Amino acid sequence: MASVCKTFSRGFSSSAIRQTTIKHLTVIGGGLMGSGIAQVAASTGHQVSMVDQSDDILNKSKANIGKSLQRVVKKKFADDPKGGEQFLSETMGRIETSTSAVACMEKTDLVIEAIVENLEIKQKLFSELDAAAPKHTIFTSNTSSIPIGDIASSTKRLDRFGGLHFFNPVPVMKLLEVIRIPATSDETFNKLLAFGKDMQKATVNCKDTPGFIVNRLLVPYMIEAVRMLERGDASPRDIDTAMKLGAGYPMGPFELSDYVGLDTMKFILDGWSKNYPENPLFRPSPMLDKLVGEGKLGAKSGEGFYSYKK
Ligand SMILES: CCCCCCCCCCCCC[C@H](O)CC(=O)SCCNC(=O)CCNC(=O)[C@H](O)C(C)(C)COP(=O)(O)OP(=O)(O)OC[C@H]1O[C@@H](n2cnc3c(N)ncnc32)[C@H](O)[C@@H]1OP(=O)(O)O
Ligand SMILES: NC(=O)c1ccc[n+]([C@@H]2O[C@H](COP(=O)([O-])OP(=O)(O)OC[C@H]3O[C@@H](n4cnc5c(N)ncnc54)[C@H](O)[C@@H]3O)[C@@H](O)[C@H]2O)c1
Repeated sequence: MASVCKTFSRGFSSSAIRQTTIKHLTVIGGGLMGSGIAQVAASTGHQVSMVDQSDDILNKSKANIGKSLQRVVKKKFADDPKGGEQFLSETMGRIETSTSAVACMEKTDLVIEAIVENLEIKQKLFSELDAAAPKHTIFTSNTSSIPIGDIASSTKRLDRFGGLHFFNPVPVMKLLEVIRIPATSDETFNKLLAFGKDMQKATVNCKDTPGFIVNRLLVPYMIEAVRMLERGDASPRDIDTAMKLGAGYPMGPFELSDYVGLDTMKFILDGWSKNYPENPLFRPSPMLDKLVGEGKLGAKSGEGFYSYKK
């Protein structure tokens, strides 16, 4: 049974808001990214409320976190099994789950949203949270491709809104992109940079520009890969091998697409196709649409460009 977040009242005078550091965060969406963000936050000493739509999903999220932590323990506590056990139990003990984001708001210093890549759904969520969250609570989105300003527009706390774009898998990828909208206050921005360091990430920052830094460069590359496939220029395997051995990438574009999730890839491409109709690069991909339409979402569904069935 997911614990409904226990709330406690905590009056804040305006000066107190400036002193709050980020101790308790609520991660909304316990999927690929949200579970990874929750894991890293808990393992770096933060209290975490992880929210999703059902107890069943949350139980799977926690199981995935447990599996990932086992890999971390195997590496970091190879010579100290007791220390590894303590790290594992303390980290898991810092994560509570809930199916109600609103119920977690009272004790939340920072919200990180990692739900489905859909503007309207993100806006609806943040609008509901805005009414419930304390004045000091900072809102952020982990969106890959949607302008932070568009998401923030459904709230009245633009000065306390930003983007925290983590990379998959969150426990391994060192980068965190910290994005500010024009209204983001210096105080908020500095708190997000400090939080990124607390999360043991290397932070870069940029304006609220499409794709921020990495995805602005990654999206065209990945799209060109699927166009090559659609033209029959080469196979997914050869394209992946070429980019790993020829460009030194750890994964080729199709392995990476399956790893990211083809549903998310489609959300991103459909969004940019709608926002930038004049750019032929972003026209929809029949091959991607077909795979997603058949429920082949990549590693998370057992099949995408490749099959992952044991
Ligand atoms: C083509 C379709 C059309 C396109 C249309 C739209 C385009 C949109 C494109 C944009 C998508 C954006 C998505 C998002 O916004 C941005 C991103 O996140 S992009 C993804 C960034 N990440 C990567 O590029 C990952 C690249 N891959 C790797 O780094 C590695 O392959 C790997 C995932 C780390 C796995 O490493 P391997 O060596 O292959 O395998 P191992 O299993 O041995 O792992 C190595 C090492 O890491 C530890 N580890 C791996 N996974 C985890 C985990 N989940 N938790 C904890 N630890 C993990 C593992 O223990 C190993 O440790 P070691 O023992 O080696 O020290
Ligand atoms: N997959 C990646 O590699 C990656 C990397 C960086 C950023 N992102 C971004 O992170 C976000 C999440 O992506 P993901 O890959 O983790 O997706 P995912 O499908 O794995 O997880 C999304 C989760 O959100 C939950 N959810 C959806 N609507 C909800 C709601 N209203 N309230 C609570 N929970 C809700 C779903 O049940 C699901 O568990 C997206 O915005 C995506 O663009 C993804």
